Amino acid sequence: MADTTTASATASLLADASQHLTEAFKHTQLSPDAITSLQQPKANLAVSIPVRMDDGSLQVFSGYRVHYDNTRGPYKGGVRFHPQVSLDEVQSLAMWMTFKCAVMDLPFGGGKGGITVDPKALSKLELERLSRGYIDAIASFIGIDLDIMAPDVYTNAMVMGWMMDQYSQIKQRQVLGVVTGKPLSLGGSVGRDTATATGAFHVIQTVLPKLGRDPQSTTVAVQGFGNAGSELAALLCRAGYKVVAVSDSKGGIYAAQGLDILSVREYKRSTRKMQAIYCDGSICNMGQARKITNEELLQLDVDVLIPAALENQITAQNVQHIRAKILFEVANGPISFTASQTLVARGVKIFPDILVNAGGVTVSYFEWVQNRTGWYWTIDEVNERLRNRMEKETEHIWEIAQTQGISHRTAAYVHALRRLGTAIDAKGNQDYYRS
Ligand SMILES: NC(=O)C1=CN([C@@H]2O[C@H](COP(=O)(O)OP(=O)(O)OC[C@H]3O[C@@H](n4cnc5c(N)ncnc54)[C@H](O)[C@@H]3O)[C@@H](O)[C@H]2O)C=CC1
Ligand SMILES: O=C(O)CCC(=O)C(=O)O
Repeated sequence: MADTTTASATASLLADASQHLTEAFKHTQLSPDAITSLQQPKANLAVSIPVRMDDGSLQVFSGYRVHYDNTRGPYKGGVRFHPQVSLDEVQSLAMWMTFKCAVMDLPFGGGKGGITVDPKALSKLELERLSRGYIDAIASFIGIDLDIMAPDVYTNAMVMGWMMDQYSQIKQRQVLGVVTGKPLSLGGSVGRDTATATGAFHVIQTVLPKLGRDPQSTTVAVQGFGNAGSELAALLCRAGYKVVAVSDSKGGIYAAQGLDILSVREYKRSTRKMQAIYCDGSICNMGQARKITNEELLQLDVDVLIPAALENQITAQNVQHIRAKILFEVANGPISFTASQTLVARGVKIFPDILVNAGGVTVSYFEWVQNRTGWYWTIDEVNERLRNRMEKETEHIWEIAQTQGISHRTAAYVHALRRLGTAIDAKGNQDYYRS
């Protein structure tokens, strides 16, 4: 199939993403009905959110919440604030959530939300009004047993706190578990802020020894220096890997001898305005190392490449320039279907998003459990449970790939499909096979 994706735009991200599903299905014994039913979301909600701006004017923003599948439990997934958010993007992200939760054996289905907005252009008060307005608009579509939200690109614990509070005001009672990734003071879980990176770190530590690699002799480039990418770069640096390049939306830096990630993080933090939640400065202005573009970062001759920003960064347009031999997808959907097939055919090992970044939703699950029971865990309990789950599912997927002779991505989908397919079959004819 032709790859119509580019780094900035795509014909249909969902159509591209569902090709992985079709590919994996060939390696399962599931009924075609299960696959047919999993190829589109169950429901899409598109809303308009009017927001009173600080200058008195009124602006209306477009927002979405998608329910992809809830066979295994309530819909679960983050909310993204980004200028490129579209219904198609949110649908794809909701699809990946469905398979991610099944990979991790969490009692959740998949959902996702987003608002088309440049949050960096808004004041903190405007951002709060937008976040609360979004909840007003989608309140009947979410709930502690129905659809649970969390942070994603350009949203954070503060935004989650506002959203939980707004929902609770509507319901006239405190409903902590409708949102995860909240501030600790509002029922958040310790370890959720670092969970995505920590989970990815466990996957990396589990598979690299199997591929004959040790930290000291492994060079790494990380695209995206946000919640997931910056924390992971720091963990890798601390473990002895040579992180030679990192980037954010404005560009990156490269140093052959390795970067001091802690001072890069400190620089990024120091450029944050008082009160603001988004950084104004870019690490590419840091002056510690050579400036590079995001495109150059992806093409570096490194052992390990970690896309940790947005989807469709590696496509038919640039796949021939990718030189890394091992990729860990921390971002959701950073590699198009065709580019992924091309890389695998070249012997490149790709560890997929639905496993690698699943630490975030796993600790979100822990947070939801803690909110429901009112029994809060220590950081050691959270981290130990996260490590056990990440290592266990990584080993499963590695084993499926080895025994079936398939890529690690296909193995991850096969693993998820077995759990989803069993659940779909167990439901009988009620939902899926009504003619
Ligand atoms: N935060 C979480 O818990 C989880 C996040 N993810 C995924 O990880 C990825 C990153 O998310 P977060 O770190 O949470 O977001 P974030 O908002 O904390 O950071 C995003 C980072 O990406 C950079 N960026 C934006 N556009 C870029 C571009 N075109 N090129 C290079 N860098 C760019 C930004 O400058 C920022 O450093 C996303 O794909 C998200 O869906 C996946 C699972 C959980
Ligand atoms: O923590 C969660 O519930 C979901 C995080 C998320 O949006 C993702 O894994 O892509």
